[in-house]
Amino acid sequence: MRAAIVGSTGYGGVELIRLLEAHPNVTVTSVVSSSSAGSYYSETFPHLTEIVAGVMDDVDPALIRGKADVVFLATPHGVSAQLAPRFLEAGLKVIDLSGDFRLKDPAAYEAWYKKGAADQAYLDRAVFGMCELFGDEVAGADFVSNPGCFPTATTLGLYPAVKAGWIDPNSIIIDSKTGVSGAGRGLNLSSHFSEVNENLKAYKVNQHQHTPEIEMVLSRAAGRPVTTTFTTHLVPMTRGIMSTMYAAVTDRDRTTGDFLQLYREFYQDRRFIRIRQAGTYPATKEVYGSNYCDIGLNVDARTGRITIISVIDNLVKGAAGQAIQNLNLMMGWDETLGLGFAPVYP
Ligand SMILES: NC(=O)C1=CN([C@@H]2O[C@H](COP(=O)(O)OP(=O)(O)OC[C@H]3O[C@@H](n4cnc5c(N)ncnc54)[C@H](OP(=O)(O)O)[C@@H]3O)[C@@H](O)[C@H]2O)C=CC1
Ligand SMILES: CC(=O)N[C@@H](CCC(=O)OP(=O)(O)O)C(=O)O
Repeated sequence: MRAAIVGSTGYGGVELIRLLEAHPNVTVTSVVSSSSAGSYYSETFPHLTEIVAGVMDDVDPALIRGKADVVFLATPHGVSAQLAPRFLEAGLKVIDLSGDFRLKDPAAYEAWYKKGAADQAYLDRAVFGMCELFGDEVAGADFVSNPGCFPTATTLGLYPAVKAGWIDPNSIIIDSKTGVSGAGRGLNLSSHFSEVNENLKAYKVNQHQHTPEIEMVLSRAAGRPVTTTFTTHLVPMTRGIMSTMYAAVTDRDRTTGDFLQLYREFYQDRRFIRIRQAGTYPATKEVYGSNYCDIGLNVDARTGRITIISVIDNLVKGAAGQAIQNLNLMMGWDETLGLGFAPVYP
């Protein structure tokens, strides 16, 4: 299959190119740039010298349709809303990494993203591709909206317990930390070295655009509307997300062992979800550069609350890796194709 990457000079785009190099069924035939068309990709990314040859293409759906069958949009919010319909109408399959097609209610999108929403017909057409939860819906789709990085770590960590009714969904508090690459490659004040180094900072408190996406998934698990408190923190590392989640257990007789068994059964045969042994908790470095989501948990009988810890690499399971997993599901291939590599450690 031939693939094009739009937004190829960004972090999500360059990670897609790295991962697709190892995919047995996909060849990247077009790297696309709105700002550097005509120049060599390896000039922007010298680490890909002799790996990605050739110059970048302009954002031209008709030209790209001649070179590719699927396009990944690793473009900012607002840009994808404009580009996805053009690529779909040109006859390409589209996998969008932005938040533009995840929420199906345009009013909710506009309230949280502070931008105009995409056309309702395309919002309805885009399948929300949270692979381990709703992967069945992705099979055969031509347009997939890839989930956000925080919603991936967070909802994979909460879904089995909410679905089973073992925690009170409206008691959930989510405390998330992210590395700086989550903010993209563009320069901005809050992500430059001296602002981030030796610093720990909460941001977008009660205003983060991933809140409604997390609530959308949890509401589906609970079968009723769920609201949650979600706080993000920037930490001085490049990659990685850790979501630490707290909730009230509904039956105080249920133990850590009971929850671990529930999670193991829920995710059995799901290669990219690893449930830790009792008493051990995942660290971001243990999934670095990989498509894994690792989950550990503990029930505190004293308080009747559970603590759930979930980690991912924001650029792999939180972006490019899950996007490729979605392509595998769209095409009816084994979902692990091209993604079976171990984390980089240390
Ligand atoms: N970084 C992360 O961890 C994650 C990112 N995402 C989402 O993925 C998307 C990409 O993120 P990321 O790679 O970090 O962002 P970057 O800022 O690193 O890259 C975005 C790229 O989009 C391209 N672009 C900008 N404007 C336009 C335009 N008008 N038309 C076409 N291309 C444009 C630019 O490339 P050029 O100038 O070459 O066209 C730019 O390099 C975003 O929507 C982001 O929210 C999702 C999950 C995790
Ligand atoms: C550090 C940092 O700023 N991270 C970004 C991650 C969001 C992102 O990447 O956007 P998506 O909605 O497409 O997932 C943020 O918190 O907004």
